[in-house]
Amino acid sequence: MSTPPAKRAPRPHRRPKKDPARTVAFRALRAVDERDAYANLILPSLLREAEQKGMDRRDAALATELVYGTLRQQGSYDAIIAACIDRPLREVDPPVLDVLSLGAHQLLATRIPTHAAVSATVELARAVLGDGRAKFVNAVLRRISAQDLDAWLAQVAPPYEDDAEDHLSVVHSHPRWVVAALWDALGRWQPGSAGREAIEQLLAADNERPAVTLVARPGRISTEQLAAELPEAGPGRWSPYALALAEGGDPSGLAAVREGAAGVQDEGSQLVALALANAPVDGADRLWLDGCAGPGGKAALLAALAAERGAALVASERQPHRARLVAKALAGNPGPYTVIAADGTRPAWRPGTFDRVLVDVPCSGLGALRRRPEARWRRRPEDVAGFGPLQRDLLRSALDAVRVGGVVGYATCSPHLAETRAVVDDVLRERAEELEWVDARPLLPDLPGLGDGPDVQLWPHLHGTDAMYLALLRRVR
Ligand SMILES: C[S@@+](CC[C@H](N)C(=O)[O-])C[C@H]1O[C@@H](n2cnc3c(N)ncnc32)[C@H](O)[C@@H]1O
Repeated sequence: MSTPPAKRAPRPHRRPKKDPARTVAFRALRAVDERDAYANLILPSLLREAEQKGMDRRDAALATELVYGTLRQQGSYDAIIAACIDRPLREVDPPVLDVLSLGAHQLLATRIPTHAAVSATVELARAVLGDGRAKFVNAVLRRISAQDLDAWLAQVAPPYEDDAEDHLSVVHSHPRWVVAALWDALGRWQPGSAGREAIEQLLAADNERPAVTLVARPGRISTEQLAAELPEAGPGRWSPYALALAEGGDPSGLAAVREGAAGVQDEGSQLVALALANAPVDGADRLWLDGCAGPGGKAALLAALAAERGAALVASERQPHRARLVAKALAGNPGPYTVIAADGTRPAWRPGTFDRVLVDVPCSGLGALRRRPEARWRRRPEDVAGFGPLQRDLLRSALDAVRVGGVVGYATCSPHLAETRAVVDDVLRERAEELEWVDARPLLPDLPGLGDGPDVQLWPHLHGTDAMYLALLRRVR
């Protein structure tokens, strides 16, 4: 009697290994791509969700690195991936491209060993894209792993001498039009020293992880008191109210932050508020206005500085939900303040009401690419022109709102010349007899490379801040 052949046990259905870091990173990239989500909002919410299911801190840190790193270097990775496939990049499905970019980042910019980066990313591809596309991902990642990032960039970027902007665009992962705009602005502010080295430093700084800085709001907590609560933090570079957190530091659990005595704020923003507060005004100094206040970072510092002088702040913001954020940021301020939801171009106050006015206008955000890495890919050149009329109207309204002898600060977090000096020059031309420049440079700490003034442009590579712009104008008539 022959024994029947042993039945092979059915193969278990293959379940992808749990990899919460790469899964969260993929979901974040998809949300940024598909729904125009902001990485700095969607990622924390996905991380919270994953942490509730047991994701540990190391995986959370890896997910964060993967999302921000991939978004920053997307331009370089696109060029490298394009060189590894035999069809145009635009024909690759976006989810496949996201997985490939995540893999490219691990292979070219992290210490994850090659075999681990490839196998974990292929595993992710299998789970989220299916077996067929996972094979394609595997093949492309193996090609990418053949050389390091520098070798790839040397291969895929056109020579600098042939086309400097194209070269910089690929090597430093910025759209070409952004490279051109930043270079123009550098040339205006750093005449004579805005050559290749300067633009490369600026583009490289845009791709760095910014330090997290805190502001100790005067009258609520001193910088020393805040430092005592954060022994691992160091002093800021420029602002007397700033503390720089050690890398990876998370201030959200700090009582001073929860209570609003301190907040997370780039030093550039702190300097804008400080310069406006320190600008000389003739006569009384009782009532200040922040005309574009949401979400309230500068308003909170201005309100604290106003309180120290016995002045009050009116914080105005068009969007009601952002006005609510301003109210939250100002809660607990030691001096008087009012928050209103109003269109700054149709002011609810009589002309000449305020002693100091800040308009930190809506802009392209090209000065804050370190924080919002996806913005460079989302913005279009025509967006810049689109902001122009509103920026001019908000500046005109601010100039109406300030009294004779008072000062207006016009600020942007973009160094694009069309959003900075061009706006101020246009409005100055209309109202030449009413206005005079206030030199902003002496109102700031001794920062290098501020140019000839009277307005100032801060830079990530020179000052470690966002690229904030500030012009100060006094009403003389
Ligand atoms: C660059 S943000 C201001 C950031 C703020 N100063 C801070 O430091 O937190 C510009 C703000 O202007 C607001 N805004 C846009 N149009 C406005 C208008 N017509 N009147 C008043 N605010 C407006 C936007 O909603 C946005 O909150």
